[in-house]
Amino acid sequence: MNKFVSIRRDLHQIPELGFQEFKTQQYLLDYIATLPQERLEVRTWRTGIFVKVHGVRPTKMIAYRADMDGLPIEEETDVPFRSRHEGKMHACGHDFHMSIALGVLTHFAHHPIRDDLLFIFQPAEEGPGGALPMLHSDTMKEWMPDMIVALHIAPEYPVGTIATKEGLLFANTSELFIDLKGKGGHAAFPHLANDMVVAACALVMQLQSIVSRNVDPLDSAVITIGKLTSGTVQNVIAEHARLEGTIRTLSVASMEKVKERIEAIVRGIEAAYQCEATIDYGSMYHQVYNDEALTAEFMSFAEQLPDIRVIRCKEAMTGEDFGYMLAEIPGFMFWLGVDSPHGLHHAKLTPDERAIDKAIALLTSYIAWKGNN
Ligand SMILES: CC(=O)N[C@@H](CCC[C@H](N)C(=O)O)C(=O)O
Repeated sequence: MNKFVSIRRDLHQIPELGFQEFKTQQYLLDYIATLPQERLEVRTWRTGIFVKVHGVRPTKMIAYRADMDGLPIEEETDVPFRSRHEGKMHACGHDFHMSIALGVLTHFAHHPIRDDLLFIFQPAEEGPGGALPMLHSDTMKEWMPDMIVALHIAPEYPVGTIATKEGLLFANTSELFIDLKGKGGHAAFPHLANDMVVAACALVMQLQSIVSRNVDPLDSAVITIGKLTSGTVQNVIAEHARLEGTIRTLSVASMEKVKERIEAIVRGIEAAYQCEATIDYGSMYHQVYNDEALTAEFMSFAEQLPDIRVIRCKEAMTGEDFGYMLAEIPGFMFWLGVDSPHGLHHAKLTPDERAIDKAIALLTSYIAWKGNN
């Protein structure tokens, strides 16, 4: 079996949540230690890793970023290398992202080029966000790249296809946590309590009106409540409810407007259901905005490769803290086709591993060209 497919399978079995990627970090460090070390300089940052590959006569530094964390999802595939960590899964392809990064790093550890390269293995992309603090780390102050690239697997595209666009690619995001506190009681005496199951259900429904009634139909926004918890047992009125969700918008102005409307609706729920509410926005991610010139140049480069098909896609409401890096460093992100019947964040995601070699070959040839020109 191809070495980087085998690495992907190893990593797939040990998914860890944000800033807990201890085994993943050790696995990557152990592999990096097997490479020729003459030109490598390795530093750790929390559970992340920086690897600088010193160029022969550097004129600039090109960075490549791979995220490392898994999701709190119980895997439902029947692959022999499925997750060994109960309730956790690489359901967003970060196992692919890391093995591809190792493939490209391996090439350049053996084949030096003119420019410096920086490989960034970044923790906590799914939350609470590793890109921003890593960007502000002492190492990145010292090793500030001149350009940066990352990819994300795309289950909806066939293997051999990549998709991207100049400018806005991914949305602004904000997590959303709302706690409701009322008065619990006996199920038989609702008039003596303030039922937070009923309040939470009303709130979920009212939140839907923000996108349909308050956001310009020609703009785009998403409010998804992915988790709703409340109550203890079937015959007790719940005193507490918690909504956990995410907000996505294509502009910073829309994000502010959506948050204003959420706050107004929550105040209304407090009054109507006689409860107290708190709102916490958790982590927020900057939109992913691709540098126009570098993206167009990369697309033209990839179009000339015989086994790569390039699609100019639309922007997506996904979020990525790589957006913070792109806000300070010119570069781009692109989708890598992996042809899975089940999508990102699905317990049955099964990306086609043939995409790993395609991505390594594409990135290696692009970085070699860019790093010698
Ligand atoms: C590519 C992808 O799926 N990214 C995640 C990023 C999550 C950000 C944060 N935890 C949130 O939910 O807002 C996504 O869900 O888009």
